[in-house]
Amino acid sequence: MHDILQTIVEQKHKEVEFLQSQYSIADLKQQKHFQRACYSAKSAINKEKASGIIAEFKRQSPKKGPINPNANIKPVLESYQQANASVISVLTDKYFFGAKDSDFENARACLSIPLLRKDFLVHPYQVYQSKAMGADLILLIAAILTIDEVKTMSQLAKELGMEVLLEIHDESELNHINSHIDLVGINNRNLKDFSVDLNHSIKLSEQIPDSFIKVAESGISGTEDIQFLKTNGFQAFLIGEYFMKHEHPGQACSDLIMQISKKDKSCK
Ligand SMILES: O=P(O)(O)OC[C@@H](O)[C@@H](O)c1c[nH]c2ccccc12
Repeated sequence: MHDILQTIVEQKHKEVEFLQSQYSIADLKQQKHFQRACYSAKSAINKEKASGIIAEFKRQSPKKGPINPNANIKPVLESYQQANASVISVLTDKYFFGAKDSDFENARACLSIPLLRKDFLVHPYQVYQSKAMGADLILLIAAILTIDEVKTMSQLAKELGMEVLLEIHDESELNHINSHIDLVGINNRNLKDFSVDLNHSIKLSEQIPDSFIKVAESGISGTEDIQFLKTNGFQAFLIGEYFMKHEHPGQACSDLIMQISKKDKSCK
């Protein structure tokens, strides 16, 4: 595993240990969102006229440092939703990605579309916690989990009514895919040197059965990238920085979705 991921994973294990000492799983089950029926990201992406955009709220990243450190979550997410994003992704990691404790609760309160909890899940406890927070789907990252851990955590997520996005970044992780996974995300960003290679993602996606929704993640910067990925089998596009680096991320999202739909029409 690469250095930064290793550090993050160690931090997450500490977080889980602390949280478990504060709230048992029985406590989490009492929280108000635990019983809510989740929105389906799969249906949202498959809908007619869906943009396929998974718009992310991210203040900073370990690679880039601050992107939009003072961004307010509510206006950004409301404008993403208004722009016809299909799914919203919210980072919940404080130390490396600058999330605030209140972010996810605020996100849930202002959205009526599927909400992805974006974090580094290393323990089944965090799956229960995600449901209690109001997540509709969770991210599982193959690079930090064994095949069995992915199986256990994805099965649990499904039992709790959530969907699962599994992130892979190379061929060796294809065997982490199982029948509980709904969407497979291919991280375009190489975890070793952070370079972005869409051709690598396309090659990898060809080895994934079409029964899974294929999501292209990271480094997407404009309509051309999306058009290229679309014609090569991707149905969804997870975009963070390209939106968040603007003062009004929602405007950037709306402009992009408008441009894609114009292109789609002219191709028909
Ligand atoms: O900001 P970008 O380059 O558009 O990337 C978004 C998203 O793919 C990226 O934030 C991401 C992909 N996988 C992750 C895992 C954890 C945290 C963050 C990520």
